[in-house]
Amino acid sequence: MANATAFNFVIPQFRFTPISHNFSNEDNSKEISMEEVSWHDNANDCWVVIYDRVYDVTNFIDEHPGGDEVLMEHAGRDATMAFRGAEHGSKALQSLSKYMIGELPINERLFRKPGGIKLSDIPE
Ligand code: HEM
Repeated sequence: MANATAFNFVIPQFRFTPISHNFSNEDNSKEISMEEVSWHDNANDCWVVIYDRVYDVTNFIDEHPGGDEVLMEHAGRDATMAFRGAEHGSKALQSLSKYMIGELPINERLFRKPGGIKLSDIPE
């Protein structure tokens, strides 16, 4: 019975290349899964995901002009729709970058895919 190695040797063009391993993060930031994000769900340790990027907003909760409650509602979760719904201005987008600690892995992203589908109004 031929195993995968023997098969590759006989027909090299059928060699299996895992597609997801060809991609790296756009800016070499740390890859953080939703599972990991979900552990940071309280006022002393609060991470949220916005447009596939992970933010540690622990030190921002008390400063947020929109209040601490709306942030805590999304602690450890995806806050993209709430963030978008609140119609934040450029100041909010600028402050986001201060808190970014990583990005979701490619297979967990909803908005940004390398060289692929992207909503036109996603902030860069
Ligand atoms: C890490 C994520 C967030 C950051 C950095 C952030 C930042 C800001 C900033 C700077 C403002 C002032 C207005 C502006 O410049 O746009 C603001 C206002 C506001 N934010 Fe956020 N925000 C975040 C997440 C959220 C979330 C998840 C919600 C949920 C609904 C929210 C709701 C609001 C609301 C309602 C206001 C308006 C407050 C007012 O004008 O009285 N924000 N936010």
